[in-house]
Amino acid sequence: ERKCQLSGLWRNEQDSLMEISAVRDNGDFQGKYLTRVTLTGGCAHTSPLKGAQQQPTDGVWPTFAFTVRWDKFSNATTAFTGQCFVDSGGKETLTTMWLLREAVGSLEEDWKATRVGRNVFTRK
Ligand SMILES: CC(=O)N1C(=O)N[C@@H]2[C@H](CCCCC(=O)O)SC[C@@H]21
Repeated sequence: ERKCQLSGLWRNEQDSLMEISAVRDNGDFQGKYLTRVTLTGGCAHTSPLKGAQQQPTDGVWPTFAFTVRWDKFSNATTAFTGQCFVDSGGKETLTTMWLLREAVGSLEEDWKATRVGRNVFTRK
């Protein structure tokens, strides 16, 4: 099978789950992100995600990006970008960095509206 096609179920260090549907021929995909982490201590929800990945060619591991719209939590949005790597044993790892943009009430608060972080996903 083609390694590093993003479709399937992934888990990250926070034990959150990401389910990605079939990746189309042009690399587009969509899916759901079930986070276990809430900033407000509320319950976890599933949020929609959409993205695109480069098609894997021999020896070049594909890069990708996707956005998660945290619509059940707040008006925040996260943009993830990363690459898929396969180790010698065939284990796939997605290493990502993300920008989380919270909706703030005024331009004066814009300076504090974006967080950045890293997230690593492996097959669930
Ligand atoms: C209040 C709010 O918007 N959110 C909240 O309380 N939890 C989600 C996200 C948590 C994702 C980071 C951890 C993971 O990978 O699951 S940050 C934005 C959204």
